[in-house]
Amino acid sequence: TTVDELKKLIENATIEANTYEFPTDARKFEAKDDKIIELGSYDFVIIGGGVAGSVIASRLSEIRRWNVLVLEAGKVEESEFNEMLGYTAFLALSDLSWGFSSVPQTTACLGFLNQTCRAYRARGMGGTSLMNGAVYERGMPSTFDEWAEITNDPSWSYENVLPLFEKSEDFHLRNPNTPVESEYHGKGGLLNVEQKIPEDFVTSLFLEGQKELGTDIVDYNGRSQLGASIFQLYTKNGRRQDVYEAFLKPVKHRRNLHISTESYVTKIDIHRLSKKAKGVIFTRNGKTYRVKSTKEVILTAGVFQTPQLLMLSGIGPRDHLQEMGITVIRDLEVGSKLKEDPICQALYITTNITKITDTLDQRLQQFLQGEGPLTQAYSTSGVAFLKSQFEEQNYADIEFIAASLEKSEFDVRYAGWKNETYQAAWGDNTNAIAINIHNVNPRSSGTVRLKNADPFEYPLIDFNLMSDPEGHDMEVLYEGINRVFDLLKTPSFQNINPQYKGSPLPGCEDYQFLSKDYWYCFLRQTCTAAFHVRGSCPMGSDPDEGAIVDSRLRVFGVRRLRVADSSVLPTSMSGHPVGTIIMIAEKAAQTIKYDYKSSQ
Ligand SMILES: Cc1cc2nc3c(=O)[nH]c(=O)nc-3n(C[C@H](O)[C@H](O)[C@H](O)COP(=O)(O)OP(=O)(O)OC[C@H]3O[C@@H](n4cnc5c(N)ncnc54)[C@H](O)[C@@H]3O)c2cc1C
Repeated sequence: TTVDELKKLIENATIEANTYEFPTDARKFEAKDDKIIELGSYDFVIIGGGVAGSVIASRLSEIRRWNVLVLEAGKVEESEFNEMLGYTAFLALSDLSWGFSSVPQTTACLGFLNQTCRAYRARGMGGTSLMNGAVYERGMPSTFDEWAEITNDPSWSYENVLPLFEKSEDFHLRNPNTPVESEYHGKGGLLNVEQKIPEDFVTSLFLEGQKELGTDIVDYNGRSQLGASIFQLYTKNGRRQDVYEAFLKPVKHRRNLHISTESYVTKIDIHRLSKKAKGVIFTRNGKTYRVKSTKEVILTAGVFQTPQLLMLSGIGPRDHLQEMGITVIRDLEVGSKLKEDPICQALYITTNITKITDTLDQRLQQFLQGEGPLTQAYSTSGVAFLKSQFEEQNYADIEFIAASLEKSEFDVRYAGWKNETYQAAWGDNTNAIAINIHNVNPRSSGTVRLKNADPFEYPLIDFNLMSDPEGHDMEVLYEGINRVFDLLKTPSFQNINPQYKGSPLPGCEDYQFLSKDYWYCFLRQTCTAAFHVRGSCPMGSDPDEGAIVDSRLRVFGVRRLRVADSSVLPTSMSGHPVGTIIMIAEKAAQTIKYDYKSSQ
């Protein structure tokens, strides 16, 4: 590829992003008549070819006598534009995007249009890894020990899941300054993991400042996540390598694997009396099909559409299903414990750094060498996982992400800001360092519910961020703000004369500027969803306590149906979920092989 060809791709994507209208439903998948075409049967039918679905399909199709069908609503996406992480945000405003948003919120996202938080998810083989930041992170080892306790199943302990993390990974140390605990990393797996090079000024500054505050510089995927680091990314030579490309594309020609794209599943067919999943109904190109599963249906449609499909198929909270006119097959608290992290990305710090102005041609040349700013998303690669004073165990609950930013119209569109809030947050600045504050272990939770029984309507997503009655999540975020100001006082940061020059935000004028009450108001206006949503169908040992799947990822009370995506995370994992979702998918495949006595 040449620089000019890449420039053309950028030009087209910019036009699309600036004119893109978010869909509000999935009606484009609707069939033109009521006829159902019978398609025969497969051993396994996987719903959704996203992060988890791609991994599971890859592993199950290793068994040659098993036929595996993947049904994915999107397409196979192979544009080189998608590989430039520097343009990640543009992908959310393209046809890759489902375009979800939350229902109007009262406790967060107040500075965003209609008081809603964006809830981006991608469609296409590879799922949301097609449009995400490609950060590879596993959380704290003790998280998995807690999962082993919650599920009463020691196979989830860190000691037991570490080999599965390692199995997927092919780790490459590109930045020799970063500490790496190699005994925690895999070599030769399907997912390339590396760091962006070269290290940029803001990242180095951030790490120096953290050191001056006494923070350890660590391998956050090693013994302990706590400390400051450079992001590990699942890119390959600086290019996005989505999970389909890593796990499924190399084996897509297997004769026992069938990938059906543009196939939108509307229902899981479950026998009412035996409560056995028999197959699924889906639409494709205006027609409706039924396909049977002789072994299992595996649901990996993501954190919003997995619970939506369960509820449409009669598995969900009894009252809600009855209200929607859906026959109840199994009363379970599907969608009742949705977890999302609040992130505040509006603390813009002015400095005396002269902006480095590489031309687009130079940046593209660097990209073609596998280096430079276009090989990372959101201009960020410095990160710190920290413990607030409110964290009683040994988990990180604050994550800082350092970014070098410019004020832009595009940001307003991408995040859905109210223009006046965005302008006030920037004050008179146009360039800044932002230290994003991310509460990675929140107590608040929300819900996913159906709007009605129509499968072509979008689900209702209510994040309910920062709403816990004790106010814990707000206190953690407020501590985050204070700790940013501590960072600005370090000698390294003092060298660049950092100053906060934001103006009072609309809606917060009644509070004394920069007082605790003001910052509380600021947080409610500017915190939004971090896109690390999980837990809408949590794993556990007791359905009466809200668990939807058991430790083998089988839906309670329904046979031959598993859920194995971001929906099943039973707790926060203090960070970025893809690494863990891949591990869960590896474990699901391993469990299924074991259950059908076909391990290899
Ligand atoms: C902008 C953004 C940045 C992010 N950055 C990071 C990051 O840097 N690191 C990280 O770890 N995480 C990140 N995440 C989160 C991460 O990408 C998701 O948590 C992860 O992709 C979820 O995986 P999944 O398998 O559960 O679902 P998905 O990957 O979303 O896959 C679900 C698939 O199911 C398909 N599907 C849905 N409904 C149907 C249906 N009815 N019929 C057929 N197919 C269907 C979808 O089209 C999709 O392909 C980010 C997310 C976003 C939005």
